Amino acid sequence: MKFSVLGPAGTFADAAAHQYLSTTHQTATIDYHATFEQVYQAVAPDGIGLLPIENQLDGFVMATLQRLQSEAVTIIGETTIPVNFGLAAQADSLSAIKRVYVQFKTEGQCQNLLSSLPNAEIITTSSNMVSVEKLQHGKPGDAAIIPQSQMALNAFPLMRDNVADQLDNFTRFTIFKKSPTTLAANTTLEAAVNQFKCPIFVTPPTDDPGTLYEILGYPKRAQLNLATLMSLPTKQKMGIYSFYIEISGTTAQLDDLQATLTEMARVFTVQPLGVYGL
Ligand SMILES: O=C(O)C(=O)C[C@]1(C(=O)O)C=C[C@@H](O)C=C1
Repeated sequence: MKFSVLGPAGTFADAAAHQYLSTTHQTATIDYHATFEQVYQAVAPDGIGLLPIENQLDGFVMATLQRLQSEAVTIIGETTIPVNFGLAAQADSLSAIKRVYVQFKTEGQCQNLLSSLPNAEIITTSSNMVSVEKLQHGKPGDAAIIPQSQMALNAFPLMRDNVADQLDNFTRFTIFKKSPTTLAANTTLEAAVNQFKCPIFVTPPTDDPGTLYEILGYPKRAQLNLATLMSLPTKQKMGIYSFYIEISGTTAQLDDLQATLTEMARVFTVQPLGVYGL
């Protein structure tokens, strides 16, 4: 099986993919791609892909949510890993740094450090390992924010550990297949699983007062837990939003989940994204 992830080897996505394979006792050939878009495009009909969905410090990854919203995918699992960064530079001091390479989601996790580099131009990269490569092939005055695990493997005049805004920092990744799912497919789970998660998009037909309140009433009445709520523009009209919702519960509640989604689908457009064990 081919497992498409953000590369090159050594990204947090790579670490997350290995963690997912080991906890689910699977093997796969990791297939690295340079951007989220290329990762998504590369997922083979019989393969799987992995994209980051949220970070503890910088919040949801909109590019991933937009992908899930616009394409027919089935989410089959999730995995969360600790994330930390170091600063490496071809410079003797912070004030001598002229350019700093930083992955776009990493930037929001290292705000304190970046604001202490007023003379540095921030150059955004597509992956943390690309930041490492840019520095390795860089020139005096260059710096990069790189995975903390890369600090021991690189030697530059200036090395500063643990530069994320806080040490306690995690990123959650979603694992998906590139095929649609249906509401009816939502109740089959392996027997060993106790807890499930069910991500869906819900789009109300109009923007009436209390629409969101009404949507949230469905899982509440069924005693299903609402784990995540994000609103995304439908892009069709200003003011009309789609809601990305993750419902969680115990496997004993799968029938209630099914009934709830069916009821919701009578009133709203419900796009199911699968049900997976936790
Ligand atoms: O560049 C990487 O190492 C990635 O795996 C991407 C990514 C992300 O975009 O969220 C993953 C985890 C960190 O939050 C920062 C970057």
